[in-house]
Amino acid sequence: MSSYRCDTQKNKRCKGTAMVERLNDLDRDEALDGLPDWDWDEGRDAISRRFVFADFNEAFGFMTRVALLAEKADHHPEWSNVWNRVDIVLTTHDAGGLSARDIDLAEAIDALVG
Ligand SMILES: C[C@H](O)[C@H](O)[C@H]1CNC2=NC(N)=NC(=O)C2=N1
Repeated sequence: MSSYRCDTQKNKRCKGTAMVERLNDLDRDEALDGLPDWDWDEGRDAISRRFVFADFNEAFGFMTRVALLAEKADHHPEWSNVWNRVDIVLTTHDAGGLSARDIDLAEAIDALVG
């Protein structure tokens, strides 16, 4: 698909086609200061966080809310669930590392758990 007119994500035809760049070291460190519950994996240039809930019902409810956020943002987590535990990894495949989209999604996920 040609993307020559796709200079804004506000244009529905262009959803997901806007440029996304990997954060440089300085911007990444600054962003991670605001996400104290997330760990940075240098090898993958990804961030991760483990969430533990009372039971599977709580964990899956959380995953449902994250899925809706992710789909709206067209930015999706790598994750796994074992009963009451949800492990989330965020990185931007299109950029080959951490981008502002990961930071935005991490902040939105943090806001869900309060
Ligand atoms: C076409 C679509 O917009 C892209 O493949 C999106 C979908 N969700 C994504 N999610 C993540 N984590 N990284 C991406 O690069 C990405 N790209």
